[in-house]
Amino acid sequence: MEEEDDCPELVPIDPKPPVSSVGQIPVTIITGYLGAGKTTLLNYILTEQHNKRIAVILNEFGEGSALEKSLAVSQAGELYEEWLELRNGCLCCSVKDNGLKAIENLMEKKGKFDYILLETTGLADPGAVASMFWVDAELGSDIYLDGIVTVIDAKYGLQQLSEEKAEGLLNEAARQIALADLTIINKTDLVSGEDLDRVKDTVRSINGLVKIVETQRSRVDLSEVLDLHSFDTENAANLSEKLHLMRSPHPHLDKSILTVTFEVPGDLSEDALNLFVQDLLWEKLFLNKGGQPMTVIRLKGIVALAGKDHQVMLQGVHELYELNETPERWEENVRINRLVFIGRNLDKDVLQEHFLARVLHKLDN
Ligand SMILES: Nc1nc2c(ncn2[C@@H]2O[C@H](COP(=O)(O)OP(=O)(O)OP(=O)(O)O)[C@@H](O)[C@H]2O)c(=O)[nH]1
Ligand SMILES: [Zn+2]
Repeated sequence: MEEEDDCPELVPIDPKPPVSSVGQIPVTIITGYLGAGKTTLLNYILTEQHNKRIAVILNEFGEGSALEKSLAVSQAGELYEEWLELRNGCLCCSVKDNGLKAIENLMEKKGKFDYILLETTGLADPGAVASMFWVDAELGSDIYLDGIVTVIDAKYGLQQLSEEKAEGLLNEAARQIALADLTIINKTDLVSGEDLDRVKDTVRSINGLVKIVETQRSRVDLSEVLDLHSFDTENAANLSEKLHLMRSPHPHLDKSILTVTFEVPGDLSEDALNLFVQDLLWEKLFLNKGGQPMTVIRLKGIVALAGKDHQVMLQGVHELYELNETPERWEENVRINRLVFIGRNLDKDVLQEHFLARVLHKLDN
């Protein structure tokens, strides 16, 4: 297909991949479907460890990078960040240049790191990201791929895995598991033992080799995640399996999923916000202009609640959502609500209208 011409070509890996990685910097790719707990894992790693200089690279889906960034990055730990902008929202078609550039920029600015963590978007194909570290020989001398870690939502994982895709589209969630060296089944607090077993069986059926750990709030023993050396020569079987998977047909992002963001200055009424979110996530009351109900898979926001000095973070994954006060204070007179919605049938104008009409705190009494 024509449009695929620009995508990075996979080249056969050198028969002798780097044996040991002395002096090289490991990269761990952290992937997983929307809202599974990737950023929670990153933040956990950054706060947990103290003897590595870790660089974090995030990539972004859709618009709203400034907001996502502020949502995603923790204050704690020694943290450097670089931002990957995606062209056309298709990771495989843009990650190579941008990804390499992001890493080069990071190194230029900050010198060497001990470790790089790369969080992909929830809809990414980690194979395309991984291949970035193999196609560029020059970079290959500095950096090596240590492993692919896939975070799975214990509550919504099965649903995500069984979602039917339009022809030609692969189920991203399944692909992320197929490519994983380690899967972290997260949010075990939200499911029964039986449900958890079902998730594990499904993961096993997709990837018979993968290691599985179970977590809450992505709290995992760091030795399980870092320095896996999944692609060293000793792990030849693993490597050939991966290469096989990465050669399978070029996947594209699910184009029906899109991102809507907007900013609204002013204070929000907490009760009205709760009702708005519930009507959106639970009741699915909001229709797009074609009359289809908007389905939000992922919701993020920083909001200003009336009477609160601190910024409040709004997080939603499917029907679950939470509002948490952050340590960040609003500056005087710049209380601006920023929201990100990722889902199907979304219409920005309609969403924004509902939001403005219902949630903004009225000063009229
Ligand atoms: N109940 C519960 N909630 C969790 C757990 N881990 C993370 N969450 C919540 O799930 C939501 C999404 O977590 P993130 O870490 O932002 O997920 P993500 O995979 O980075 O999301 P995207 O980057 O948008 O794909 C947040 O509201 C978290 O607080 C858990 O173990 N249990
Ligand atoms: Zn994230």
